[in-house]
This record gives sequence, structure tokens and C-alpha cells, in this order.
Amino acid sequence: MTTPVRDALADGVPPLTGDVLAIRGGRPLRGRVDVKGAKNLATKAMVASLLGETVSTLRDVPAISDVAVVRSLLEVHGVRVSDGDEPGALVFDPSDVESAHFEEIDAHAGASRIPILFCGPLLHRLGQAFIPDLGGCRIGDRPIDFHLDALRKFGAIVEKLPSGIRLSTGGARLHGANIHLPYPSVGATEQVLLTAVRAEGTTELRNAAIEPEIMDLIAVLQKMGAIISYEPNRVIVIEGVEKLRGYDHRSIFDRNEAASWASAALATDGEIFVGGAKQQEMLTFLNVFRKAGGWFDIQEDGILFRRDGELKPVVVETDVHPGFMTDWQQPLVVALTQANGRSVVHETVYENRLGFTDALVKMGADIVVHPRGLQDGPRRVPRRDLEQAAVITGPTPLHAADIVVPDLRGGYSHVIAALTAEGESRVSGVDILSRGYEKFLTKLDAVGADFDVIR
Ligand SMILES: CC(=O)N[C@H]1[C@@H](OP(=O)(O)OP(=O)(O)OC[C@H]2O[C@@H](n3ccc(=O)[nH]c3=O)[C@H](O)[C@@H]2O)O[C@H](CO)[C@@H](O)[C@@H]1O
Ligand SMILES: C=C(OP(=O)(O)O)C(=O)O
Repeated sequence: MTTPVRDALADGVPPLTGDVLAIRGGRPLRGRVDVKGAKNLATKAMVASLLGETVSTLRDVPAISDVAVVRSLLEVHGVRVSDGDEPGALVFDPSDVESAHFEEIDAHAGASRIPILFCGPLLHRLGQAFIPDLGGCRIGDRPIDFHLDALRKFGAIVEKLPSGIRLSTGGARLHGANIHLPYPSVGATEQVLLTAVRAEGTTELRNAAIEPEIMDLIAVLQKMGAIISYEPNRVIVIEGVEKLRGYDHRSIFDRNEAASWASAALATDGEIFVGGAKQQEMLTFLNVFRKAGGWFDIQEDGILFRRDGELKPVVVETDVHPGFMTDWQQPLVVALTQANGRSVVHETVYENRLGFTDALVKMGADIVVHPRGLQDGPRRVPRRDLEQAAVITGPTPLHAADIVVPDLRGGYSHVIAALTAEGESRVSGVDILSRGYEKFLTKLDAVGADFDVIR
């Protein structure tokens, strides 16, 4: 059954499991979309509320499924979650955490990556934690060894179960630690922050990730009473305190969503104003966007994106902040299929994040993936063992195809490819997009995309 778009969009209905988008492409996307709080901050700030003795308020929380998963996990642990005093605000009351029963936790297995960040807060509050198997995008192995090594250094006892992990403090308070991460992992840095703030003594974290979302989490924790200093060369020092209070915080905007819509404007030769996007957190993206033939205008309340003539090839290396973020590359690759010449995207963060290009090739793109990366040429980022490279030769007209969404950003890029292609494509598995794109169908409609939802 084909549901008329307007009906399907009432209240920004997210795509449901089994929904297929019938997309008629070949026309520019034009209009305005607004981005709210970042998926990669909001979910972590929600976990931080567990550390406080009093109520926390988080503002600009995006209505995405990862937020729903974390909300449900907090509720399982006894946190009362309610609407705040403005749209998009959520209030977290952790006063009943100690008396909660969390037998239903297994039901949350495989839903998101955030459960691993419950370890420190739960160990501080309850002396024990059970963490179900993690979900998130399947873009490589995604081990959690840095997390578990760090937790052991704080004094936690870690037991791996056939599914999930059990942790305990063995009755003692967790203590500060000296931790050097083998790689500046975002999640492991957050793990250390969320654990060290209430550990006894000082923690020194070296080779920390310094993404803007991590800085925003540090701001949240400081509001709660934590003492955290950020020093040169990726060093973060945390002086543990006994108690923390709740916070009132407005989330940093979602720069990954903003970059996705910017690439959509580039790929379809359209013009999209992204309300809520800010320049500082997107400097690296904006440089690449401009080099690829994009034009942007930074305004008070957002950024306007469009093409500036012919698209040009670029060489991009994904990296940790302040490098070009890995979550930005997939939508950009779609635009690069329309650039005049040969682009190279080196994926250095994950070992399997170019699988989405298979569908683009099916649609007519000329993309060759080198699973072990390219050896030649001077590189800004040192090669990692897990590097892959995609060589994209354009411009190639894209044609319609039936495609299945593999993951969050790969899925977004498939939708954009279908909107760039001539003819009607069928894109299935689009419910994954609800993990990170709020009101996705409503926004597609707002920029003039021609599609139907088949439910
Ligand atoms: C919810 C969230 O915030 N997700 C973001 C977070 O993911 P996430 O926090 O999972 O990403 P990490 O920065 O931890 O991962 C980076 C690399 O480190 C490796 N690694 C990580 C932990 C570990 O214990 N062992 C290990 O080997 C990973 O396999 C990967 O190759 O940062 C990524 C990198 O900016 C983004 O793509 C994700 O959107
Ligand atoms: C990889 C991503 O998310 P997660 O870490 O939640 O899977 C992403 O947002 O692109």
C-alpha cells in the first residue's frame, strides 16, 4: 500500500521497520531543515544524569530512536523521565535508582552503543552493573577493549558473559587512574570521564578524544560539580568528587546531520539552509565542502549550502577531531560521484565503512574500493592497519535502483543517491535512519523530495 506522503508525515512519523521509500530523483533539493541536539551528545548527557543526586534537564533532545533506547534504559534503572518546560526538553529524576530492579535489561541488547557508558555511573551508584550486548552501526569490529581496560584500572571487576558483561566494585569505591588510550576513541574517552568524575582521587587520561561532543559532555559534568581540566596534547585531568548534582544544559547541535544535508544540496545541485548549524564545529567539513565546489553562507541562525559551479574532485582522509569526521564521508561520496575527476576517500577510523558504495555502483557510479587502502602518495594522517580507500571517478549519471540501507550514514547516502538519480528507486530498511535523523521524512518533504512511503 502506498501511503500519501502528507499522511505519513503527520507529527514527523519516523520510517517504520518494513517501510520502503519509493523515491523519484533527478531534481534539486531546496528548502530549510533544522537540526537539534547531537545524537552523539544527547545520549551521553542522558547517561550522565545517573551520576547526579538531583534532577537534570537536557534541552534540544532530538526525537531519534537512540534517545528512545537510552530513555528506556534509564527508566529500567529507576530514573523517572518526563517532558521539560519547552519542546525538546527532557527531565531526569534519578532519586529512585538505588531501589530499581533491572531484570528487563536484556531486552535492550543490540539496540545502540550507549549501554557501555552506563558502567561507571552504575558502579558508583549501585556497586554493580550489567551491560547487554551493544548495537550501533555495523561498520567494523567495534571492540570495547579500551573501555574494559580503563574500567579495570579504576578498580572495577569485569566478567564477560556469553551475552553482555557484568561488573562490580567488589564493595570498594572506584579510584582514580592513569590511562593512556591506544587511540583517541570517543566512547572510551566518555567512559573515562563518566567514571572518573566520582572516583576517589585524580585521573589522568592521555590520548583522549577531543570531539566537540566530548567538550560538551565535559561542560555538562562541570555543571554537575565535576572538576575536569583539559590540557594540551590530548590530556584530560579529572579530580574525583564524592557527590554530583543535576544539570540544566542545552545540547550542542548535530554537526553530523548538518553535514549530511549540506552534502545532499551538493549532490542534487540544490540549495539547503540548515537551521541551527554553526561554523566552529564544522570548520574541517566546510573546507572540504568548498574545495569540492560547494558554496556556503554562515548566518546567525544556520548555514546555507549550495553548489558553486562544477563539482571538483577531492582527496579526503577521515580522522579523529579536528580531522574530517568519518560520519561525514558517506553523504559526501554521493556528491563526489558528480565531480569532474578522480576523488579519493581514505577511511582511517573504521575498517568496514565503505560497503555502502556497492549500491552507488549499482546505480551507475564509478567507485573502486581498496580494502587495504592505497599505499602511494603523501598522507596527512599516518596509515592505520584498518584503513580502506574509495576511488571515485566522476561525473557519472546515476540511475534508479532497488537498494537496501546498510547503516545510518550509508542509508542517508543511499537516499541522497536515489534523489540524485533519474527514475524511481525503491529504498528499503530506512527505519535505521531514525537512529540519527529526527523527523527524516518531514525534512525530506521540506526540501521538496518526491517520494512515497510504502508501508
Ligand atoms: C554514539 C557515538 O558517539 N558514536 C560515534 C563515536 O563512536 P564510538 O565511540 O564507538 O567510536 P570510537 O571513537 O570509540 O572508535 C574509533 C575507533 O576505535 C576503535 N576502538 C574503540 C573502542 C575500543 O575499546 N577499542 C577500539 O579498538 C573502534 O573500533 C574504531 O576503529 O565516535 C565515532 C568516531 O568519531 C563516530 O563515528 C560515531 O558516530
Ligand atoms: C556510527 C554512528 O553511530 P553509532 O556509533 O551510534 O553506531 C554514526 O552516527 O554514524
